[in-house]
Amino acid sequence: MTAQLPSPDSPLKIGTRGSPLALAQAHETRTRLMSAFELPEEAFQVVVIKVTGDAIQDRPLKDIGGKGLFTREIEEDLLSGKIDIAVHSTKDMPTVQPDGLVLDTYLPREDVRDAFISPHLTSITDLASGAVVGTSSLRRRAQLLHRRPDLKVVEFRGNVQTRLKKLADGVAECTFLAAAGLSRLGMGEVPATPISPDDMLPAVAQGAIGIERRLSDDNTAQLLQAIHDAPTGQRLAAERSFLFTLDGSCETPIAGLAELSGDQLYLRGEVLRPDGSKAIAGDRRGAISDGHAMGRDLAEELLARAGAGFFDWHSAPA
Ligand SMILES: NCc1[nH]cc(CCC(=O)O)c1CC(=O)O
Repeated sequence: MTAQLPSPDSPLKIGTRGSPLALAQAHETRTRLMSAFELPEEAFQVVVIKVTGDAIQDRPLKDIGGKGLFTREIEEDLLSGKIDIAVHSTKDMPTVQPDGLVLDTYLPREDVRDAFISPHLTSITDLASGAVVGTSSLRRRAQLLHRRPDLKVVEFRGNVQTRLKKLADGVAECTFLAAAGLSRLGMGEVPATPISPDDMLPAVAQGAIGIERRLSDDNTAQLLQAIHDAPTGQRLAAERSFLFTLDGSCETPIAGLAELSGDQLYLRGEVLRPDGSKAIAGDRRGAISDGHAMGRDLAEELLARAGAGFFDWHSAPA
């Protein structure tokens, strides 16, 4: 069976959020589909969808409902057929998709690392005692406080430009962004130093663009096969299985990274108390084909070591 190709008269509709990063990712997806099938740009239509998460910028994500905030409207349009595929930062996606949808196409993964952003410093170790750092990520916050309990963390939402302005205004000494986001936005001029995963383990699926489609849409599934990157899929299977078993939300500081070497997969994971007072890390090595089981197994180990109440915001009574 050969897939029926989209055309200018019947374009494939690519749904995305309207943020600059989301648009860059949708355009990258279109470019890859164009070259895979030697199709003109007009055979694809990028459809921008407004989502609740982008409309509310002044409150921490955990206070406005977290889960699904950036995806619900897009998934509704996918289910109703207004769009044919949805392009996402996989790191922002829940591990389970709504009935009728699947997320199983991944573009080749970008740099997985977090980057340290500061106009005058290059590393966490440069920060003076008590320095103020800006981040809205609970994972980064917990990881930073675990290493440096002296630091003060302030909420830092908004796009890259807003954050750089806050740094320039002296609101914080530094902030943190995924290196992948910066490179997709072509922001080489931002003063960023990548951080080794040994020092700050990235979020599960960081740097990976994922494409969601309707489960029943076999034609689109065939088209997407042409741009799917199998090694990225293998790494994400292990990482997302780890996240699924942890049953984490964006309120739980969780990090995870799978790397491939030959036919082996090396998975590292970490869970932290939100205040950084405790971190529990572990790893697994095994055959790539066992990635899913390794993710579950590592998560079970960390949960057992963490014990009940580990993720609670407030520490136990003294
Ligand atoms: N949570 C926001 C988000 N979602 C994806 C990326 C970056 C791109 C990626 O990791 O794929 C970012 C920004 C950031 O963490 O700095």
